[in-house]
Amino acid sequence: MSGTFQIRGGKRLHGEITPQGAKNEALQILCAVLLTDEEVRIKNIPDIHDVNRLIEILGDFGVKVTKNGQGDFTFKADQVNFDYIKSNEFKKDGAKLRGSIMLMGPMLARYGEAYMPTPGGDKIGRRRLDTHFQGLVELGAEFNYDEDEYFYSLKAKELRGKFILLEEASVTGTANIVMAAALAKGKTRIYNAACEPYLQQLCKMLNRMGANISGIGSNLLTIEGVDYLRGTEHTMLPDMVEIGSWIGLAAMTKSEITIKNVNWNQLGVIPNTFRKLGIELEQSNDDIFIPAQENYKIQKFIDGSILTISDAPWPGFTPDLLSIILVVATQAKGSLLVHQKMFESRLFFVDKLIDMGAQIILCDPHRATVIGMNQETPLRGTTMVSPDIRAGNALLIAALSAEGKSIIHNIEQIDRGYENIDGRLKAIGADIERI
Ligand SMILES: CC(=O)N[C@H]1[C@@H](OP(=O)(O)OP(=O)(O)OC[C@H]2O[C@@H](n3ccc(=O)[nH]c3=O)[C@H](O)[C@@H]2O)O[C@H](CO)[C@@H](O)[C@@H]1O
Ligand SMILES: C=C(OP(=O)(O)O)C(=O)O
Repeated sequence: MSGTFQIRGGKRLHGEITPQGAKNEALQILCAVLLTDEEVRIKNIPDIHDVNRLIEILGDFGVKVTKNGQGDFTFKADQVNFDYIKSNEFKKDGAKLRGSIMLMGPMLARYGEAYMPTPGGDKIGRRRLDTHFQGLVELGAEFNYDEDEYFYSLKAKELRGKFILLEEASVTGTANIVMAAALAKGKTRIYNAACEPYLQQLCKMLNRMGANISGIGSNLLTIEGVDYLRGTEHTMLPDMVEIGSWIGLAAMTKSEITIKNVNWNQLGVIPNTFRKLGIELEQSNDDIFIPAQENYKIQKFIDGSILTISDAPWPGFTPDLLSIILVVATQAKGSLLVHQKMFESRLFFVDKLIDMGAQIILCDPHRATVIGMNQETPLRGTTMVSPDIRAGNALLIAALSAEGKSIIHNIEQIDRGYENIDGRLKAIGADIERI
């Protein structure tokens, strides 16, 4: 366990927040630098653990990494070192995050071989990789899994485009296959492709590098393979999960917060999903203004039944914000069913909220019913351990709204995804210390 936050809750916050660059976009984009021997300059890279680890892996793999300024790096993969990729060191490094799996597609396409330990990331239920490997095998790769070492390898003399129907619209799986197909011979079509904004960003960047990808934003991508990709520049979108977290924080703590430059057009159903909880938020140019609200009332379905908020592949509601929705509902007026369809172990953190006084019934590992307390009885501060990145942030929001002192251990989980979270919270008036 590493790192602890001490929080004295119950304070109203006030001010402006600028969201960090998107974690899950950064992980895709950083892997794509392997696709060219020319320089790729990337801006608005968030300074968070997962991303920094991936940058270190690229450096250890031999990619030249130059820091131009805060969040601004240039990468040049003109020489790489496969000794590292086959080493025990990489078996440890690659296993520390989920995003490292997306090194496989580019490695395979560019060098004809790819290796990867079972990746890490959140422990939120089974996280299979079948879609990734099915796609890469269909393009012509030979697949091997060393069960003793938990080590995957792929080899291909040549990748050949074809029609691929994905079993599920996996985000990182689609990214992997798109990157491999960009340098394959001939035409690849990927149906049931994930189409979230970060994947769109990846495809647009690949096109700027000389790839030929159409159907961007839809679930049918067509990729005409090319022989060579060149360097480019790319800027990350703001992190939509972080934006949702700030909305939730504002509501729970009755605070007035403005979230700057959110790229509203890329937020999909996120703003309206928070509005369904009764949270007022206004679009002002490209900012979101959340006024201080004494309380907020959960809507019902048109037939009067209890509202359900569930996750779905984009353009559905992202599973990464359901923990935030859940915590915010604990202080709303009314009831909500939270249905986490994608991950099967992501709701267990509700026990901590129950300890804090929240009214929640965990129906099964996928569903929790929340009976909101209408800000009449505040949560009570307590000591807790952050189980995963988003639950960790949900507990942080709970602690900031709670009466009294809270201690959150294992904040390494929060630091994986949120840049300087304590510094930014302090700047808007929160009482939080890293101890
Ligand atoms: C590094 C990264 O980018 N991580 C994100 C990425 O993970 P990742 O790419 O690992 O997630 P996947 O999209 O592969 O799938 C997530 C889960 O949903 C299930 N599934 C997926 C698609 C589908 O149509 N049906 C279905 O049931 C999968 O079996 C899996 O359990 O996308 C997830 C889903 O948005 C996010 O939670 C993660 O934050
Ligand atoms: C599940 C997440 O991350 P990862 O896929 O990196 O574990 C997340 O960002 O919420």
